[in-house]
Amino acid sequence: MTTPLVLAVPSKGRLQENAEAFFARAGLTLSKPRGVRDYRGTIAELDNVEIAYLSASEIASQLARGLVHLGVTGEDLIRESIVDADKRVALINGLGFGSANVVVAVPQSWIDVRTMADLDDVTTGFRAQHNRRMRIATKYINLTRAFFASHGVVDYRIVESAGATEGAPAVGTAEMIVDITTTGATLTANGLRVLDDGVILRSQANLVASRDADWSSGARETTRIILDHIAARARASQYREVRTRFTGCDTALFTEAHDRFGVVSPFGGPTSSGMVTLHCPPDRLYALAGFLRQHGAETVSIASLDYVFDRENPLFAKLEAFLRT
Ligand SMILES: Nc1ncnc2c1ncn2[C@@H]1O[C@H](COP(=O)(O)OP(=O)(O)OP(=O)(O)O)[C@@H](O)[C@H]1O
Ligand SMILES: O=P(O)(O)OC[C@H]1O[C@H](OP(=O)(O)OP(=O)(O)O)[C@H](O)[C@@H]1O
Ligand SMILES: [Mg+2]
Repeated sequence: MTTPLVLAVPSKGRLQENAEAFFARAGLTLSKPRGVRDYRGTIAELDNVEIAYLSASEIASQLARGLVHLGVTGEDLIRESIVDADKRVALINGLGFGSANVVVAVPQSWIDVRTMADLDDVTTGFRAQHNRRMRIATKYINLTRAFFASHGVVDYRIVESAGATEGAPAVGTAEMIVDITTTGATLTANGLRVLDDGVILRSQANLVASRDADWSSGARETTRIILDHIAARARASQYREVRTRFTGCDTALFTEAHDRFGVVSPFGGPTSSGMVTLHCPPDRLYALAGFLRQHGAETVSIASLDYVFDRENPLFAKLEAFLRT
């Protein structure tokens, strides 16, 4: 038997359920044959895949070291924990969940500090006045350094924080913070405010591939199949299927529908009897149905799509291009 493809999936927290649901929608069922406490699993529909259940941060480090082929984790963890991330891993696809921003936040009472430029003045003044540098509490050390350097801010010191980072200014272990936020509730509750240009990274969960994993032909083929499922599902969810038949349905009308409603026609133009199948973005459906009826359609039916398999697989193409370079 060839060595399996290893796919790392978050073992807990907010990313876990979302990841499972994401693969299920793509027609891939993650299962733990030896029970929920097991940290190894399989994909019911595919042979030769091993699921490794790990913490989101461990997934980033295993991807960097080539210990897993693919992983689901936050872009924040990838960018923070992997030096030269774009060389070591490829972000194949944003998954539409786990969205959060890594931000610079200061006490709300600092009314004059709105931007990184303001912060630059304040940090310099602080150092002159107190004879020490301003402290930033964070676990995003590398992201913080790079971002502050890009804004020319140098008079600060990082205090590494493992948890409850937002509490640091109130308890006096730091003057400000860099942390991840979604709703902003935790920042507000701790009397903090994000700088106007203080968003370091807009993160979401990604499907990530490792360069240094053992990319045997078997592992590639299994990945192609997984990415084919995901791409087909993604394509399907961007459109609804619209079907109608009417004699006035000609090429000119087609072009107009395409231009006005973002419609695509995967199976070509109308048949000789005017039968047509279109794919239309969900938010343009009603307008398109109106347009078609105006031009003579008696009936327009609209249905959801589960999968749309195209010959091209943009996700697998991305992986192949990455592994070639
Ligand atoms: N509001 C949020 N706060 C923190 N992380 C979030 C949020 N929303 C999405 N995420 C994403 O989830 C990832 C992991 O967060 P999660 O809290 O689930 O695990 P963890 O922080 O690694 O584990 P633990 O919190 O138990 O230490 C983050 O790095 C980020 O990519
Ligand atoms: O902007 P908000 O919606 O308020 O969310 C942000 C908070 O959520 C996360 O904490 P988490 O719940 O993961 O606990 P942790 O600090 O133990 O990781 C994160 O570390 C922030 O503290
Ligand atoms: Mg957390």
